Amino acid sequence: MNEKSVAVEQINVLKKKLDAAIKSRAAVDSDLKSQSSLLVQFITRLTKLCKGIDKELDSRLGKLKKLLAKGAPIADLEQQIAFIAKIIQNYELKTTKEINQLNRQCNDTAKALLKINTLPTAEKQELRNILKEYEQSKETLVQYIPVLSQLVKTYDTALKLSPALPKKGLLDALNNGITTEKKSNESQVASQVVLAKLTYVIDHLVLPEKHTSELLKIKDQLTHNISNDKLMVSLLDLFDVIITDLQQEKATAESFLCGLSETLSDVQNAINKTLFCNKESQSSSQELNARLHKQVDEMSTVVDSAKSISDLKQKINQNLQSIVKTLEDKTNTENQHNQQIENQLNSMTDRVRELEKQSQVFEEQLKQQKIKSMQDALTKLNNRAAFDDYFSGQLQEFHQQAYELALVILDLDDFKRINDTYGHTAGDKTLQVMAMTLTKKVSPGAFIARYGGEEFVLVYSGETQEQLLKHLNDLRKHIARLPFKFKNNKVSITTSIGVTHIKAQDNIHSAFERADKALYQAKDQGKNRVVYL
Ligand SMILES: Nc1nc2c(ncn2[C@@H]2O[C@H](COP(=O)(O)OP(=O)(O)OP(=O)(O)O)[C@@H](O)[C@H]2O)c(=O)[nH]1
Repeated sequence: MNEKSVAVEQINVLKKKLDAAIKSRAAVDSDLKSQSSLLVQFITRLTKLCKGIDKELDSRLGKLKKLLAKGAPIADLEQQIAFIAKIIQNYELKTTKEINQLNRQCNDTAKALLKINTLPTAEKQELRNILKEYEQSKETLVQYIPVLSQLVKTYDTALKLSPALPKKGLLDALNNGITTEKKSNESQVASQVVLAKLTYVIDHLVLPEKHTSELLKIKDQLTHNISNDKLMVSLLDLFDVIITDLQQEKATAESFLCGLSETLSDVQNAINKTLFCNKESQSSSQELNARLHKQVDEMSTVVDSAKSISDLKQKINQNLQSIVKTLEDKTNTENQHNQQIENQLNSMTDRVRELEKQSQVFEEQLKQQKIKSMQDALTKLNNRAAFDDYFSGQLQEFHQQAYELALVILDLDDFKRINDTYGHTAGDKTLQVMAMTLTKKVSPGAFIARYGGEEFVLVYSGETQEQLLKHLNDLRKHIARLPFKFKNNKVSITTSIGVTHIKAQDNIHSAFERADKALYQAKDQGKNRVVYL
């Protein structure tokens, strides 16, 4: 091979290499173009997403997009990206701080709302769910929107149910000037508030036994989704019962006071008469005494003027007879007087006895009313007022000299399901059976009360944690085995129990809150269990 042919061959090889290099450069260019366009699209979307969060970020992203579009050198792109990374890092720090603060605020608000006694159990459960779910911070602020919405809703319910606050809630205020559809919702909510209040009033009304069936009938009507007209009728029925009772009570008090005033004036008359008789008898007695004195004096004159023994005998005899007569008169007058006094005394004693009887009846009525005001109408257990009274007394004793004082809250599980599936009457019967079971099974020294709804409270003295846990678990198991039967279905009802011992620094609220927290944990851990805190 000559030199020329070698050179031609080398040129051909170089040509091929050049062609290959041009092709791969074209491929790289096209890749770069498509990647740049992808990057531009990405930056465009990112810009839209971040728009408004931070002005500096908006402008830097805009610049980066322009540089990419015109194919600016990598060094320029790198500089912009470094700026953007810094802004994002600062924003992340700020957001983390805001998230922590929001988390704290949500927790505090939920806890504050939980303390409102009038809040329905369902709302309280929601709040507990919120507290549980938000124990750890969320990653973004957006995740807090549902919890904030729930808190506003619960706050609104609390406002509506609070007797001290105007009946218009926060949501109503926010919704001012809204459509008629919303207004009809508003009136529905208002009816529900009236229903809840009426049920509360009926539960806490202290009326004689004979009205119980009427009250329960009205309460039953209230539980069936009733129209506003029927609600008005129920309201009037309730007023009728209250007015009838007030009138009866007024009549009883009037008749007692009338009797009292009559007896008092009788007693006064009797005393006046006795005083008058006394004066009369005193003057007649004085008269008789004077007569006696005179007759005795006459005796000596008789002795002096007697002419013979027989004359003396005769005159003394006459004088003695008149003295005997005077003494007889005196005895008669005194007997009469004594008889009069005895009669007066007897009649006064009768009247006082009668009055005593009336006042005993009245006292008994007052006692019964006091008992009723401390008694739950449905279950006949102590009610919440009685619990407050008893527990504050126990706390006072505890603070004077500490001892094992424990508070237990027992709540029926899924009770709403019983009402919804088998009706409110079945629900009421369940509560009554539960009350009887507690009365039978709870240690004799413990205090039992229905706190409200399907919640019962027990107060134990002198029981250790171990003894309490054993006793409460036995009770829980016993309740779970009770053979309830509704509409031919065998139903098992379970309970969740929260228990705590009172500590030196406790007051009624902190103690109740801890027991309630224990109950919440029992519910949260799957119900049908006892949790000690
Ligand atoms: N029958 C009847 N039901 C009542 C009475 N008081 C409250 N309730 C009902 O008790 C139910 C309580 O329901 P929730 O607060 O949801 O509690 P729950 O269904 O037991 O759920 P958990 O407590 O989570 O197990 C509601 O449906 C109330 O209407 C009452 O005196 N009689």
